[in-house]
Amino acid sequence: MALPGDTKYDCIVIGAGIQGSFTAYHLAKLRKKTLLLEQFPLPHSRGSSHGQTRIIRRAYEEHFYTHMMEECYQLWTELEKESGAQLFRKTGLLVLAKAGNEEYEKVCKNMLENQIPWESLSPAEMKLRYPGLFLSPGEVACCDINGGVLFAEKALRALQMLFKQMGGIIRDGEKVMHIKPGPVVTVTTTSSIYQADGLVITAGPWAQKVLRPLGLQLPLKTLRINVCYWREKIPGKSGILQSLPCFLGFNLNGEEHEVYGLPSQEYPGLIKICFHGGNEADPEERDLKAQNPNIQDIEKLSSFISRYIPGLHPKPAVVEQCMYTNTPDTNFILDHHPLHKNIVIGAGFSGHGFKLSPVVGKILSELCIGEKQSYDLKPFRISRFKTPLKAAL
Ligand SMILES: Cc1cc2nc3c(=O)[nH]c(=O)nc-3n(C[C@H](O)[C@H](O)[C@H](O)COP(=O)(O)OP(=O)(O)OC[C@H]3O[C@@H](n4cnc5c(N)ncnc54)[C@H](O)[C@@H]3O)c2cc1C
Ligand SMILES: O=C(O)[C@@H]1CCCC=N1
Repeated sequence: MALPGDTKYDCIVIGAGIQGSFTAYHLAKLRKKTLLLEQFPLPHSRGSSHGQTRIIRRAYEEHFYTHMMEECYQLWTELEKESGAQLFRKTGLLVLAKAGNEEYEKVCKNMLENQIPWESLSPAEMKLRYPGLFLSPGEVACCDINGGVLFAEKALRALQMLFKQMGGIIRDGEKVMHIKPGPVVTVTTTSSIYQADGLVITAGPWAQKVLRPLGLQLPLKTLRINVCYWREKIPGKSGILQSLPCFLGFNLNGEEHEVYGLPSQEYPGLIKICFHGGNEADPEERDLKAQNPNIQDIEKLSSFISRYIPGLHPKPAVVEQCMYTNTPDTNFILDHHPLHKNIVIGAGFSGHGFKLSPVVGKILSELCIGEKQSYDLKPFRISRFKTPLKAAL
């Protein structure tokens, strides 16, 4: 095992998911000597950033996310140029809801106020554009015109490649076992010891496990998400495979949780439609069957599909797993450790962090090197929770 002091970095980032990889990329751009540590050999599918696709949209209830998305779109385009890879496909993002739904109204108001290109769609327009998708009377639809799909796996690969090209070091298959805070932080992994002036922790669903020994107990819940792919009953018949863009459904079919979908990409002939929620699970035990699950997500999805997209077979053809790490208000945590200012935390991305990762990485890199913040971080501070510090401290 290497001894402390063998290699000293400006910054160490723990976790090579999309948030850690974007943070490391920004730090390397700022010419900081940066080490990115990952517990699994890369690429892996045990966290939250794997898979081919994610939704990108400006259609948010909160102004601050819509505002952050302006720079995110620019940075995604920059990453496409630097890597030479196509990372975005514009499909539009349909938002579907019961008329009068509060979230839907807020999303429309936000897009209107921020001059986001969007349109409200009448039942007749919906029928014409999206045959195979059946809304009921009293249900409404609008479209965030520049919404679409991000190619997630390709984005991760591009970032990590560019990070290395800029002199960044990635050590994968090395789990962080211990962090010793101080003016210089010492990080011990399963095979080495490293030191740095600043540390960023972006450990996804493992955040609690990494932060607890540092005396920090954040109100995070880790959820197992079933990622479901659906086949047409009669191939080519419904037209849904050719026409359906990304969509987000609020409060449809009597559901409090959202249902969302993306066009066919991962598996030819299959469409990804998922429930924006899941049952609590430890990331280490994700593959065990949930005991007494609270949410019957797949049954709810089957019922949604039978009612709204009846051209699809109501049983999923493929089911995969992914993890959400939710905060109580579903806003992210982007902050310093309350006691150790050179330790920075990015956590609680609550199932909607991928599209925002270019700006999240920028914010975390600024926090790590003590640069002036580009964004108001009030919605993301740890102090919004009541008891973040363990009594032991
Ligand atoms: C099914 C699903 C659909 C989603 N859809 C969307 C969407 O459409 N649009 C959108 O914007 N967002 C979406 N999201 C959310 C988005 O994917 C996540 O917010 C994002 O991937 C979180 O990234 P992360 O880097 O925080 O976590 P992760 O990707 O989990 O990365 C954390 C990394 O830290 C590593 N790590 C943990 N502990 C240690 C340790 N001790 N030592 C070393 N390494 C460690 C882990 O192995 C992991 O690689 C979705 C998420 C899921 C699960
Ligand atoms: O973040 C997003 O856009 C998506 C849609 C809703 C569920 C999860 N992520």
